[in-house]
Amino acid sequence: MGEKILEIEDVTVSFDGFKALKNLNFSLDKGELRVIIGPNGAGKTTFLDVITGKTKPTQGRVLFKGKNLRSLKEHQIARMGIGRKFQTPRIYLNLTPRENLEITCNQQKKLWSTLFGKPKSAERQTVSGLLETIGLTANADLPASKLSHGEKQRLEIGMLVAQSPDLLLVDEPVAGLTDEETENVGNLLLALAQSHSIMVIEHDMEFVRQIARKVTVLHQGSVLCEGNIDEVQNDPRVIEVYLGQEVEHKQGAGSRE
Ligand SMILES: Nc1ncnc2c1ncn2[C@@H]1O[C@H](COP(=O)(O)OP(=O)(O)OP(=O)(O)O)[C@@H](O)[C@H]1O
Repeated sequence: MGEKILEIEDVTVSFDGFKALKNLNFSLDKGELRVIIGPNGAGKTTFLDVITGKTKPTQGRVLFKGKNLRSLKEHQIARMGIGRKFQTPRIYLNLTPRENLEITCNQQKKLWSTLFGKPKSAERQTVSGLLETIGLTANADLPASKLSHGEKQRLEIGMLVAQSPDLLLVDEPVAGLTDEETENVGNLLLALAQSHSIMVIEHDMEFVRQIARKVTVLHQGSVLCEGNIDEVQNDPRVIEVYLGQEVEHKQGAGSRE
């Protein structure tokens, strides 16, 4: 068993009595890339919210690098090394990818110099290295508004990495992307997984197959099962949960997407 970077112990989150997470137990090894799947309303977003501190557990503990996050505010948790990428890109469209990355790196540098004095690091090198990692060197000086949806997603992943988090939380990174862009984002996450711990929430099963080593299936706020993609896709409980959802769709019952 590897060293744990994240441990969720018996976490319940109640919203006015409704349990969005129910006695959830989960752990992530340092350096692991894990994909979380589950039908609509399974609790995936709430799960990320309790890790970032946006939502506090009603019961249970969230440990990051062995430290209980209960008393910490969202920005303190971010500073401990948890970075989150939301579904919609949050980049400055009037700036270029290079400028977007420079801003993020500068913010980091400022924080660093406040704590430890003037930095000597060659920041430009960091920015150009990041541009290369996310495959945007050729478009580095175009306004970000001109980038494709997939390039914007990759830029935002680059901005997340620029904050040097130990754990990256990535929410549906390929929603609405072309097949080619989906593969690019997948390759980027696989490359980043060599030096980061990463959790990805995703619906696109082809993409899950591309990147996932281990998959966790959430259902009604708890872990339904875990395993490699084939184990999970062939698990009768998973099939039942997803088929049930298909039937609901056909009958016109509520999906939030
Ligand atoms: N602030 C809130 N107040 C009340 N109920 C909430 C709140 N946030 C989430 N819920 C409910 O908790 C359940 C889990 O929601 P959550 O958004 O975590 O699911 P999800 O798996 O991310 O769903 P989706 O795939 O549709 O985004 C849902 O039934 C949702 O309606």
